[in-house]
Amino acid sequence: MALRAALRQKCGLIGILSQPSSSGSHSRVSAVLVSQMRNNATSPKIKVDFNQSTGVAVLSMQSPPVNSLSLDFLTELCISVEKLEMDRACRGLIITSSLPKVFSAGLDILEMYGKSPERCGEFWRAVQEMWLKMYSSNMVTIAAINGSSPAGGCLLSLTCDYRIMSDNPRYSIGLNETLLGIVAPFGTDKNIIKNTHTCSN
Ligand SMILES: CCCCC/C=C\C/C=C\C/C=C/C(=O)SCCNC(=O)CCNC(=O)[C@H](O)C(C)(C)COP(=O)(O)OP(=O)(O)OC[C@H]1O[C@@H](n2cnc3c(N)ncnc32)[C@H](O)[C@@H]1OP(=O)(O)O
Repeated sequence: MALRAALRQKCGLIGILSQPSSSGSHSRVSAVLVSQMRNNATSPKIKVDFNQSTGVAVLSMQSPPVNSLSLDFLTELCISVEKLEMDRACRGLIITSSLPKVFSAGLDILEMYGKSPERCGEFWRAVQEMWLKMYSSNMVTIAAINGSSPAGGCLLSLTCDYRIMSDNPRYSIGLNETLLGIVAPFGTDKNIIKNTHTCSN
């Protein structure tokens, strides 16, 4: 029932958020998706287990050492989510990490150093696509945060409807990217205090 109510509530949001973007920002992922489906390729950085009987998919991030969000990783993540969106049987999505100790280390720092302006633009568009796609998903989304989740990792969890974090004092979460001079827009951090629940590890 709770899942259904959350889904209904979310569908209202989607009406607003899924308006076609004038920038065409979703077209890159869609194009990649089409070509990947054609090639029937599988992704090594993301593992998806979909349970037909529950309608819930578990998406495990498995990009060692720290699930950093590189352009490739973000693209694969968006493709995986897009594939699930297209499956009407899939109602719920749990995002977690298959690495020990780390959910996601956030944006891949190597993407922000010594890259061409074109590549930087592509990277930041992919970041934006990721959070827009997650935030406007028609599935009920849950981040099962089973390790540290700084900066962009925290952002990823904030795009989900619910967050549950392992109650382990060694794991940290928060928008610490200001230490690197990257400023998140106002309001990004408000939900983390309200809606992050912890559970025993
Ligand atoms: C709601 C809409 C709002 C829209 C908002 C838009 C934008 C703003 C929001 C977000 C901006 C986000 C910015 C970022 O994410 S910048 C990146 C910030 N991340 C960090 O600073 C994390 C740094 N890493 C750590 O703290 C630790 O590594 C860890 C994750 C806690 C894990 O610790 P552990 O001890 O297990 O591992 P190591 O530290 O030894 O690291 C292993 C290995 O991984 C490399 N590495 C770590 N983090 C990153 C990274 N982010 N990118 C690339 N590589 C990383 C590290 O260098 C080690 O490599 P080595 O070769 O030395 O083995």
